[in-house]
Amino acid sequence: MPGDFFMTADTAETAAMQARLLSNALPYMQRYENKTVVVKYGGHAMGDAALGQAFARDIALLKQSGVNPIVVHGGGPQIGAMLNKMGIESKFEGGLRVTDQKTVEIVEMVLAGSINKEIVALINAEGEWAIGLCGKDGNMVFAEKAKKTMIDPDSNIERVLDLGFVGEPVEVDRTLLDLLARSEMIPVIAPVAPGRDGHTYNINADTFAGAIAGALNATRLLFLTDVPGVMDKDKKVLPELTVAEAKALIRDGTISGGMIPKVETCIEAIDRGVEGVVILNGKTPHAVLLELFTEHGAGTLIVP
Ligand SMILES: Nc1ncnc2c1ncn2[C@@H]1O[C@H](COP(=O)(O)OP(=O)(O)O)[C@@H](O)[C@H]1O
Ligand SMILES: CC(=O)N[C@@H](CCC(=O)OP(=O)(O)O)C(=O)O
Repeated sequence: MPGDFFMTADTAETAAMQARLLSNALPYMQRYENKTVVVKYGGHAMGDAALGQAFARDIALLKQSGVNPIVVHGGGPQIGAMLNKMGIESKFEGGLRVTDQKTVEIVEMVLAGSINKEIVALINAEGEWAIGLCGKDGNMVFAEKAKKTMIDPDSNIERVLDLGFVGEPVEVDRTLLDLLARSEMIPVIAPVAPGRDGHTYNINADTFAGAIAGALNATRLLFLTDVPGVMDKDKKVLPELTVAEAKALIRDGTISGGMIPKVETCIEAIDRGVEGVVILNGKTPHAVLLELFTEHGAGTLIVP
């Protein structure tokens, strides 16, 4: 059976941090009791072993505090490394990986295989029961080929992007996740899903996490990445952004690359009724606990 988080402290420093957190955290823990918190664990936020263990410990503590945590993970850099090993070049358009048949096979292998199982093992090592899934399991998510367009910055003409087997989640069935919420299990989900056309689709992990959070009416959606939040032109973190301000930053190019789908997802998630979306630095140890269980959150909070 799942163990006791507080018995897993392996250093005096960790124990002291736990005691400090606990004394202040109780009101916050109560706020999230029985609430769904979706945590998107980005490939860039996956640092060294100690950081991975701190992340797993946070997820375990959420479950032990009566929260319903759901992990959706990415793995962009790890897919890139595997493609590179196989002599395939990574190509991105608008922050999304151009995905041909061979690439989607590798994407599924890396995301739903090695990374997914690594995260499951880390959480299990904290005494919890994690279960690794992707959109295919339990008919959880169905995707359609992504229909993306881009404004060419030189000509200002809108261009349709053909990204191959890049998908957008169009159906989310919450049956399996509802079942798991009532159990000891913590779902860890890879952003791969089938289409009704029989193909397998590669879905940006941020988009996938937003769809899951929206379907479950999650209380919080946290994006763990490798920067402290959304930054302005002078690289200063913006503690809070309205939807309109975020759209303007995308339009003027301040927000670029992988931050585009992330912020677009935040906006969609808010539209679907997710109460709060935060982009924060997963490289800060215990970022999840610090965000949820302390007075001062971290990163950029996106509000309507
Ligand atoms: N305005 C911005 N503020 C913060 N990060 C930005 C901004 N514009 C682009 N980025 C880039 O977005 C990256 C985060 O997106 P991404 O690489 O997809 O992360 P993840 O793998 O965590 O999903 C940052 O590392 C940064 O280089
Ligand atoms: C369509 C698309 O771009 N899919 C992503 C899926 C992984 C992901 O999103 O990982 P991060 O969260 O670490 O960026 C990719 O192939 O890289």
